[in-house]
Amino acid sequence: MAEVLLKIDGIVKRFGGLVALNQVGLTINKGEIYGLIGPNGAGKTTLFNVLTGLYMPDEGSFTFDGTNLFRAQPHVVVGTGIARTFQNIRLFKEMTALENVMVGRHIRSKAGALGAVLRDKGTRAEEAAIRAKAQELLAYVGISDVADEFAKNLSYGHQRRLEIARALATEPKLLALDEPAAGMNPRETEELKALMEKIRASGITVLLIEHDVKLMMGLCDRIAVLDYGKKIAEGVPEVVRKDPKVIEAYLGVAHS
Ligand SMILES: Nc1ncnc2c1ncn2[C@@H]1O[C@H](COP(=O)(O)OP(=O)(O)OP(=O)(O)O)[C@@H](O)[C@H]1O
Repeated sequence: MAEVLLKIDGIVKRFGGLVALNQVGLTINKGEIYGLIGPNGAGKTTLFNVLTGLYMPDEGSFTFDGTNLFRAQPHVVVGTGIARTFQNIRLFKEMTALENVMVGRHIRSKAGALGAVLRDKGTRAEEAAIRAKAQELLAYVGISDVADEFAKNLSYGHQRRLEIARALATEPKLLALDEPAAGMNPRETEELKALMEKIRASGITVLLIEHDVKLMMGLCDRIAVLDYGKKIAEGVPEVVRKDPKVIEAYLGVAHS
């Protein structure tokens, strides 16, 4: 039996009169790559924002690894083990690649603000460990050669990898990636696919939003399809791709 990592039920998110998420429920099992697809405006990013504490859902339930995260704040969500990247890359542009990852790592460090000011022996040792771990993560995502470059000077593909390294620095159980292949060329997309498979093989569960349906079909263990805020299908890729409701949503047939 698959072990459930994340479970939401009956999630509703409204923006004024617009119901962006309408009674959405899904479960993500430990160790799977779970994809979220759907036409523009279907509610994918809104769901990500709910799952990472950026948006407070209006109704429903949300548990993660046995912890109730319904309406939890983002830092609580990260602390419980969910890390994410953003559709629009959000790096600290004036910091180096290495520093960006070190920031992500600080959430797991023990030395508090006082330690950082006093810079005592314990804090210095911890800083060195954080630096070493950050270097390791840059190597892991394949960009250690640009460790000392400012984030703003990195190529698009490298920036996306850096975001993933920074998210991994928080030691997540679930890594949520919002359109990581957007703007990538076919070679970069292939490399990204290999990276995601490597991440999953290391024991981290992956949740993915992507418009590249071909990539999703070849990568995901299971896929959920959102349309107008509702989950219209969920299952293994071969079944989802043949589902008439999914075909209709993608072909843009008028809704009754
Ligand atoms: N902060 C907000 N305020 C008001 N409406 C919002 C807000 N965020 C999202 N929406 C609306 O909620 C709906 C779902 O948007 P969302 O960005 O989640 O869709 P999406 O599936 O991620 O789309 P895309 O593929 O284009 O990124 C849209 O109608 C959008 O305009």
